[in-house]
Amino acid sequence: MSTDKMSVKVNVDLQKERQKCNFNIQEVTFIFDGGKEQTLQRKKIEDIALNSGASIDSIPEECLGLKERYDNAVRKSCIYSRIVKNEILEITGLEALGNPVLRRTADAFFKEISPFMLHLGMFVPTIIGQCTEEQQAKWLPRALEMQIIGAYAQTELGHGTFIRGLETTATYDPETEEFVLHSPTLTSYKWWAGGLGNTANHCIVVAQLYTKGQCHGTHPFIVPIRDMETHEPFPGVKVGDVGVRMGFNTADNGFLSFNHYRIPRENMMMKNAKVLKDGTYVKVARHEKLTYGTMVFVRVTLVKEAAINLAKAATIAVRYSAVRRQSQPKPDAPEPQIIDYPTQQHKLFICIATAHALQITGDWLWRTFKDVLADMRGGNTDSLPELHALSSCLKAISTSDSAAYIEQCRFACGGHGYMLSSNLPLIYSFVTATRTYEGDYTVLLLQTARFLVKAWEQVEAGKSVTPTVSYLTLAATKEKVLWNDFAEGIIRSFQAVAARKISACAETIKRHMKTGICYEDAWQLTTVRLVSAAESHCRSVICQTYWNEITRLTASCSTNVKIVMEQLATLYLIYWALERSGDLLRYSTISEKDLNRLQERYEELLALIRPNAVGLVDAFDFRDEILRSTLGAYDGRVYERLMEEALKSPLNDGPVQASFHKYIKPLTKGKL
Ligand SMILES: CCCCC/C=C\C/C=C\C/C=C\C/C=C\C/C=C/C=C/C(=O)SCCNC(=O)CCNC(=O)[C@H](O)C(C)(C)COP(=O)(O)OP(=O)(O)OC[C@H]1O[C@@H](n2cnc3c(N)ncnc32)[C@H](O)[C@@H]1OP(=O)(O)O
Ligand SMILES: Cc1cc2nc3c(=O)[nH]c(=O)nc-3n(C[C@H](O)[C@H](O)[C@H](O)COP(=O)(O)OP(=O)(O)OC[C@H]3O[C@@H](n4cnc5c(N)ncnc54)[C@H](O)[C@@H]3O)c2cc1C
Repeated sequence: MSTDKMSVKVNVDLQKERQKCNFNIQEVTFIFDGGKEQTLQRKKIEDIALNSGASIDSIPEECLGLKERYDNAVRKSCIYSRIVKNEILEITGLEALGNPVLRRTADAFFKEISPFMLHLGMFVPTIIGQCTEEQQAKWLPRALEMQIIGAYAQTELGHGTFIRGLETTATYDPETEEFVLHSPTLTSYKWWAGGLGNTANHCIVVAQLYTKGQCHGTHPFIVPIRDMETHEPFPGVKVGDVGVRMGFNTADNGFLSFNHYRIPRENMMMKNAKVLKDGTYVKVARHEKLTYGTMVFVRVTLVKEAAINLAKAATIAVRYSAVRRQSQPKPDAPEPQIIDYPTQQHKLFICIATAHALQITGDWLWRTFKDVLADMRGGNTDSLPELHALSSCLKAISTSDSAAYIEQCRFACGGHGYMLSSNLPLIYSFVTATRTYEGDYTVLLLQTARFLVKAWEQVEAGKSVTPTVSYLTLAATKEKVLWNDFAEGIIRSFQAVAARKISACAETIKRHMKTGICYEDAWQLTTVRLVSAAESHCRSVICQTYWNEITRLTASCSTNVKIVMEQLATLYLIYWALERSGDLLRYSTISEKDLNRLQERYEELLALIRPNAVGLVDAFDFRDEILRSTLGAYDGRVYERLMEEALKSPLNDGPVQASFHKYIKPLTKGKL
């Protein structure tokens, strides 16, 4: 098709899909956004940020060289941050830091990531969470006004997971009332911090605190690293970019080292611990791990981040699957839309359901986080271990599932999904990093497992446990949970599986210890099972939260919305029952006949959801500027957009590239 004859109309198949949709799309948008108010606020923010056209690139970001891409990202970050500072924060307040609307809107500006992301994502939250009121009064307005730009440098070349093993030192000098920051080894170089390489002029540095000759463990410090006029690194500071990455190439991830570099005593973030002028160390916090607070905050926000990114990928893949026609299963019949293949529905509908499950669970986790924060402000840290256990496993599972399903969406789009212009590879490269950063998948599940084993021991000792593990009490009675395939029955069976796995882990640890080995070794020998137990626990939490919340949220919705939301949630439960049929056969009374029935119901659900599939992704309500996909735009002009984007490639700037004259011609003429 010639490009000048391209139609601008909405693709006919997509039009028909939209006519088939039998529910009120807006009601589902409200559910996904967390309420009508939130939808209206999001739309207002998107209008403010996007209607000026400031986010538009003349050349696709991916076609630029590394330096130009960074330069362009900085340019747009300045525009976007001005909008955030002057207009968006006015509407949302600081609540926006835990609300995906800022990131969702940022996607229109950055196909990769803003080098300012960690400024708002971690630098500002750490000031809020780790500074005294006096310190906040000094740093927060400057950070929010973008007078200073910050990064969060915790991870080092040698250690990311094991925070207690960090090597950077901050040694207090009472003579000058300063901390001396030092990087004693190559492995102590800070590594990975987003925004650090070239952009930030300040940085939160996590270092081992020494005073009066004693080490008090890791603490955060605010460190000016570059001159505010010239942007030159200060003497004693070595800073740079860590090199090209799988994604995140505009995020400016950096390294940093110190050579006996001095900062004022007041730059220690002193909400949880202080060093007095004479060097006396004073612990303020009631809980040992409150200095890890920013990580808990980000883990909580990442659950909804996972949901939004998966919803984006699902929107692209479902719309494309409605437009794309392929093969001829019946002779003489037209080629079907690929979305009519049940295997395609199997790939995609779980992605839609998972986006809802994670969004709803993320909302619930955010509310739980705020409750725990309120308790802690009143001096009560009792709920922190449960929050840590919950945020750890939900971060691990949501990021891991979301990355896997985004990749599935890419597979579902065949060859065109491999094009960067589909945006699927970029969404994937962003999301797959979330499985690692802010706590690796396995490491975080083991943190949850630690909590679960302790909870099990409490139950065995006849003590009460916190709400998310109360199902263990029933399991301790050894009563077998009888399988039934109502939603509540499936959820109870998942809980029984988790409980049986947790109790088996506790028994295994004891059994190993009976051979004479210590607890730590016995724990290590059980870790494969512990990860699996924590995963089962987390799935039961997601399933229960999704089901309970969707029932509550749709109570006042129109009938067809109720029906389609229930179909999706049921699909989610049955999908995981089938995926984990081995566990169910092992730990519940489910039979082969029950599993066959479940499989049939699953396939019936795919067919029931099919006519509403495009409506369901339309309800995620992504503007084309945010989707940035040739395959997923609202109008379904897939082939036209693929061609238009291809023509923007610098490799199409002329019919003959210079390399022909430099290399190919001499080769073909035998002159090379
Ligand atoms: C203008 C443009 C802007 C555009 C952008 C717009 C908007 C931006 C807004 C939002 C952005 C959103 C997201 C982006 C954010 C970030 C993006 C990317 C960057 C990523 C950054 C990072 O990765 S920072 C580094 C993170 N590092 C980690 O996560 C390290 C992981 N390791 C650990 O957490 C711990 O070391 C550990 C948990 C593995 C073990 O710790 P350790 O001290 O060794 O403890 P123990 O295992 O011995 O346990 C002791 C007890 O402590 C309990 N515990 C451990 N951690 C915690 C905790 N956090 N809270 C509470 N309790 C904890 C543990 O359970 C033990 O308890 P018991 O003894 O009772 O069993
Ligand atoms: C894109 C990106 C952005 C980042 N941004 C920042 C940032 O802004 N600031 C910052 O400070 N950091 C940042 N990080 C670093 C990130 O937090 C760490 O990479 C992450 O915490 C994992 O730590 P690690 O790299 O040391 O992995 P490792 O801990 O070395 O993990 C390697 C492997 O060992 C396993 N493993 C490790 N410990 C255990 C254990 N105890 N038990 C069982 N298995 C174990 C892990 O499961 C994993 O498979 C970023 C990382 C990435 C990829």
